[in-house]
Amino acid sequence: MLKLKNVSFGYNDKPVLKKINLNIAVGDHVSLIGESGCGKSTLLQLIYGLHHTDGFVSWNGIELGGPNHNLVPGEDFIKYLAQDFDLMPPLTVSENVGKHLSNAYPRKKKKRIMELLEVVEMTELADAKAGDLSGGQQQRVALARALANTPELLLLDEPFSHIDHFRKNNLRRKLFAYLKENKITCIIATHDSTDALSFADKTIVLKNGKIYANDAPQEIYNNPPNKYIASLFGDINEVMLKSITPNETSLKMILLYPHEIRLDKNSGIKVVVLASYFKGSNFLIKASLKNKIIYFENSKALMIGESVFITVDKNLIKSRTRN
Ligand SMILES: Nc1ncnc2c1ncn2[C@@H]1O[C@H](COP(=O)(O)OP(=O)(O)OP(=O)(O)O)[C@@H](O)[C@H]1O
Repeated sequence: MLKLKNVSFGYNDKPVLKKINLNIAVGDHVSLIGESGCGKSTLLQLIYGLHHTDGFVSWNGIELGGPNHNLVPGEDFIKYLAQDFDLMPPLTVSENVGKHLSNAYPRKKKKRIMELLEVVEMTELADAKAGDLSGGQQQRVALARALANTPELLLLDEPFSHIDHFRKNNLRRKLFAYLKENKITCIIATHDSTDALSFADKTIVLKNGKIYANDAPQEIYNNPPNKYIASLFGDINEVMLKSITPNETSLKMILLYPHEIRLDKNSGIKVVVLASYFKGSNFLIKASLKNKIIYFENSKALMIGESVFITVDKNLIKSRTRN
């Protein structure tokens, strides 16, 4: 288990992480999300051992000392993949991936390199020079290199940021399946809601250097405790309950994702269309609800200025307004 107790850290007295307490079970995949600058990268770096803290960090009972205790930061059983890939440009893809692998058994080493290149779909470029690769290809090589010695704990900082959508989806499925098979615990700092929701056992939300939420992704997405958290997953509406519920008088606010609002000509809740944005599978409609902007999804574009009626499922309203 990864344990953090009272972990605080700041750059030049500017506090970034504030009394973080955290347990992560072996084999779990955790997505770390939060607005830019909230401390995600700093937290990964601190776990890896690049920053000193007066708090306590341990992995499976072994205390991780940090730079005041280790001359060379990091432990063999942890790998940290930073946002810059740190490859050796004159070396080939294979040489980069195998850089930290033992040379004692060359055939075994070659087999391992090819296995890793298969995971990141880079087999065809095994002999290309790293310096000649695109950003996305370099990122995939760096991922393979991070996996080479089968770390127990893998810390990934925005690992797919340079990779195109088509490849990213395939790569994510392959990578996270590989990590599960090999019981590799993984923390991934990300801005991508697919990483945060689809491939994580737990999602941790950071805000101003503190843990703001820590739960199963479905729980956090379906019952977002506040607008900050909900907005990390995409567009979100915060509307007054009475403005979307007939006969309701409460001034309570409710958070609604655009796909949770639909047209219903009998609802009595009128909105005026301001814009329609094509999103591929449907349209995002921007509309005015009692002079407040509201976003909802619809299968077709709607005309600007058109009046339409919207509704929200009663059970959803009940569950969102439980507290
Ligand atoms: N080396 C540094 N020296 C001084 N301040 C730093 C340093 N690195 C980061 N910071 C500051 O610490 C805060 C947290 O930065 P960090 O990179 O951890 O955030 P983040 O959540 O990973 O951001 P992003 O999502 O943009 O990558 C920011 O205010 C940043 O400006």
